[in-house]
This record gives sequence, C-alpha cells and structure tokens, in this order.
Amino acid sequence: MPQDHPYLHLPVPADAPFELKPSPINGWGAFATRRIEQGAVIFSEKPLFVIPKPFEQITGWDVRLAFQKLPPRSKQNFLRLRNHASGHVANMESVMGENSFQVASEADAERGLRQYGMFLIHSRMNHSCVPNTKLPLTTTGAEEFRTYAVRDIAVGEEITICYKSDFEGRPREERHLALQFECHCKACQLGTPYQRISDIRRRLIRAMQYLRRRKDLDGQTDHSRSPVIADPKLKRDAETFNIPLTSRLVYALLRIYLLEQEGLLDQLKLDSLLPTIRMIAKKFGTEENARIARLALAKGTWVDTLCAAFEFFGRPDKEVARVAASLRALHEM
Ligand SMILES: C[S@@+](CC[C@H](N)C(=O)[O-])C[C@H]1O[C@@H](n2cnc3c(N)ncnc32)[C@H](O)[C@@H]1O
Repeated sequence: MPQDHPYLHLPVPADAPFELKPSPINGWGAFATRRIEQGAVIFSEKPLFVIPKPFEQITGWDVRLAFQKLPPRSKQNFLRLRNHASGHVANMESVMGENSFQVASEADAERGLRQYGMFLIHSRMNHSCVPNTKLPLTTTGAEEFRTYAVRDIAVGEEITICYKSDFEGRPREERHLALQFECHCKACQLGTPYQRISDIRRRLIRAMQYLRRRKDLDGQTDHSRSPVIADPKLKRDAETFNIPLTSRLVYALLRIYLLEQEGLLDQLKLDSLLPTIRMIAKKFGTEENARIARLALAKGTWVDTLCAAFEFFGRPDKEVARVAASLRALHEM
C-alpha cells in the first residue's frame, strides 16, 4: 500500500467501519474494517456542494463557481480527488462526474427535478451492479447522504454501491453505456453462467415492471426506445390497464423473486414493493382468487409465494373492470 496518497488525507472519521486502500476492482476503494450487519448505516456524509441541475447540463463553470465558495480545507480535500482511478483529471466537469451522486427524492426525480452533490468519501466507493450497500435518494440536496448495508459485510470485504438507480432492469451492455466504463463486478463478467442468466433476469424484471406500470425505464410508453414486450397484444393490454388482476399480482411477485435471485432484494426495496403487493391482494372480488392470494402471501419464501399465486395466473376476477378504471384515473391525474 502506498505510504502517501492524497486519499489518505481525506477526512474519513476514526469510527467509520472502513478504510480506503487500493482495490482489485479499480484504483482505490473502501474496505470494511469490522463486520457490518445487514441494515446498518455505514456512513453519513454531507455533500461539499450541490449543483441544482441535471447532470448533462452541469458545466465546468458551475463546478468552478461552487469550488470557489468552499472554505480552504474543503478546497484542499476537493483537490485530493483529482488523483483517482482513471488518472489525472484535467477539468472540473470530470471531477464532478467522478465524485458526485444525484441528490433528490424519488418524487423529485420522477418529476424530472435533478440535482447533484459532490461527495468526498462516498465517491471513493467503487461501483457494483450487485452492490452490498445502498444509497437511498435523500429528500433534499442539503441533507446527509447515508449508505446502508443491504447484506452482512465481512471484515476486509470491499464496500460497493450501485452508481445508477435503474440498473435492476438493464442488461450488462446498457449498464456499461450508462456508466461509461467497463464494470468488473460478478454480473458483468462475460461468458460466465451468472452473467448470462443475470442479463435474462434483468430483462424480465424490466418487462414485469412494464406490464404493471405500462412504462419503460425511460418513462416512455408507446415510443419506448427499447420495448421489452414483444407481443403486441400483451403490450396493448398493459398500456390500456387490461392486464387481469390475477396476472398483475403474479407479475409483481415474479419481479420480487427475480430481484431476490439477482441479489437485489434488500429490505429497502422490499419496503417499497410490499404495499403494492398487499394492495393488489386486497382488491380481488372473486372469493377463490382472494383465498389464493391470502394463502400465497402467507408462505415463508418468495418462490413459494410465487408458485402459490401462479395457480390463478390469467384467471378473471369480478373486480377487474373497477380496478382498471381506478388505475386509469390515477395515471391521468
Ligand atoms: C468515484 S470513482 C470510485 C473510486 C475510485 N476507484 C478511486 O480510486 O477513486 C469512480 C471510478 O472508479 C472506477 N470504477 C468504479 N467501480 C468500478 C467497477 N465496478 N469496475 C471498473 N471500474 C470501476 C471507474 O474508473 C470510475 O470512473
């Protein structure tokens, strides 16, 4: 390990459960110095500054302006970031590109509001498409950014985060285009069985999402650049909310099962998906469907839940028209 390196002077608190050191992934990374339990907060950090613009509109001038307003110590730390994985950074946009994260609530992001925060320490963590931590979007740019462990992390294990929020539905090639570097994580190692099945799983996850929400990852419906549903009738049914209620629940459960298989089903994800599952399960008007849904949700594993619910896949339900109408009204709002 180098005796001196600019990162060794970054303000990592003494009680942080990790250290910065060279990584087999690329450049330097953060490595656990003690066992970190699933769900534990790994690190909280305030951004050095926030630029309230979509990433592609941020200019070197914006970054320079923000930099100029920093106190001397923060300026010094910012300049330490230049010596990172991809070598010397010649311009301010690149420093921003390499060391910032989107800071906006999910709701803000859905409304197209985007802003980016510059983070000294979180940006030292390498990316993985199957990360062991998560960075939930904060509610405002000024808030602290927190990483959570999505599974137990052993001493010495590299702490990784996923740099993008929609990778669960994107195959390797698309992820690399978005990242603008070739990722070396286990879901990206070409030719391996894991990588091949991972691509299929992620396409299916995206398709399940389309069938329920009639929107692709880019938010588009009809004019989606990469339609994931090849069957025109099925696509039309999704877009006109004519997917049977029973199938709707199976699609939602299949997505959960695929996320679990892919190593992407953490508690935060589950917390965001479960209310929809429970809501669909309560909507059945046909008693037999309601019974199957109850039985399925009482199972102990997602594979058992999916198998039990598959029993009513495609069957009609008395409430289907009413649910379709309320979904239409919701989406027109
Ligand atoms: C924010 S830096 C991460 C920390 C970086 N390793 C360092 O030494 O400062 C982001 C850069 O690290 C590299 N990197 C991060 N995750 C990677 C991965 N999974 N595979 C390959 N390179 C990665 C890429 O060059 C990327 O542009």
